[in-house]
Amino acid sequence: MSMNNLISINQQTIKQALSEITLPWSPDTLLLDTNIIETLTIQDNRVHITLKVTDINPETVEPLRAQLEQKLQNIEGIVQARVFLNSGNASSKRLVFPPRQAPNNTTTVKRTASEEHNHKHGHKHGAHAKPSGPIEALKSIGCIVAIASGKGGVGKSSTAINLAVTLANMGLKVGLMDADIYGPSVPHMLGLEGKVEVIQHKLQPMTAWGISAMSIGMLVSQEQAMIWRGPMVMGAVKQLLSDVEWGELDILLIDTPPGTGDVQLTLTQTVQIDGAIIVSTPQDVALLDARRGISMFQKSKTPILGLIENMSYFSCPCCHEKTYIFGEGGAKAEANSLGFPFLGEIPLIPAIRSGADEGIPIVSKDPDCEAAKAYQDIGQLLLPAIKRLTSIRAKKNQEQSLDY
Ligand SMILES: Nc1ncnc2c1ncn2[C@@H]1O[C@H](COP(=O)(O)OP(=O)(O)OP(=O)(O)O)[C@@H](O)[C@H]1O
Repeated sequence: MSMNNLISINQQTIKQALSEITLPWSPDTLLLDTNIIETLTIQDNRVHITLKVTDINPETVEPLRAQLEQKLQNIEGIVQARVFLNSGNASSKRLVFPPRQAPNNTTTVKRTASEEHNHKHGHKHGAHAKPSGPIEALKSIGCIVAIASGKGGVGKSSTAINLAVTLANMGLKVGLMDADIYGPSVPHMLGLEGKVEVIQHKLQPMTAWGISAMSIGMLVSQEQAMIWRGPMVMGAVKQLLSDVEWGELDILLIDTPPGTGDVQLTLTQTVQIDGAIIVSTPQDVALLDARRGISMFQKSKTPILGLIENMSYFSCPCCHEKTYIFGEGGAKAEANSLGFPFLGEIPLIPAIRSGADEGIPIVSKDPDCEAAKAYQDIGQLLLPAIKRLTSIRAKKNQEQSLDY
């Protein structure tokens, strides 16, 4: 029996330990004299506290959250201490992801000197550090594939969702992680509402249309996420990766924010991304915006599985005639010249947008339509790559566990 089991932790012990903590924004006020602590639960010497932050900026509360966690961890006998923020301002009560900076007992997300230089000077494609070890929560995942784009609004999230549902319809177990911190659209596009369940300190993904999904948008309000700075963004992404109970998946798709920035940097440093799919529009290809997203993955030696051209042509709802408004074949030629596969073109059709607004992916809403067929073809093209990436990842995981 360990020493920890001999010490019984109760509410009194906790309150005693926290009795002198004051509010960082009001140093004369004792925390315990306020009603900021909303819940305090203790189970098998694991302590779980939620702080109510309805009217307070989460960035202001973050130092208090971190201080509490630290204080609790120092109490003899405590096995685990977690402190969450609860915004309580959404229609349903939602847990706010604690936007912690990378904890120092696991893989630390830190810029190397050259990345720091590149970041400060606006060149965000600096050399990438290798992820230092597999994250426990991701061990049962076949492969991880990022969906990326050089700029915003090209239909990256629509593509990620429809591809995820298509692969699930083909019989794969699919997870979709929305890492688009500043514009998480996955919950809305999947019609997901309500509270994320936390079981044994693990966030449970929500399910819709046959896939498991988790998004920063299910955990914090967009206004809150918008004000997060680099380290908080990095902490949030890291926790999306490590605190979610994904269970067994064949593939985890990650919807990344457009461009290149802290999220991409954190992702490539924290986990092994097995492949990337680039989404672009014909104009985006013409303006070479897509190349920015591509070069970042090339720098981190992430295989590019291919390019999907979205809104390639307008498909007339009456006669189905194709009109290539921005010219035909640009993305295919670009993919060829860069040396990776062209995966397919998705038409511009109103039903994709209306389906997204209703929370119904087009591949579920109208599985026989032209766009759904295009997604199905892309899914078929990707199957061999998914199989290949899965065996490469399994091999790497095995080598890494032998190293430990
Ligand atoms: N092929 C399409 N036909 C019609 N509408 C589309 C198509 N693809 C995407 N849209 C619509 O365009 C808008 C932007 O799409 P989406 O949010 O998927 O882009 P994004 O690249 O993820 O954007 P962001 O950079 O803001 O995350 C949405 O309203 C979506 O429904």
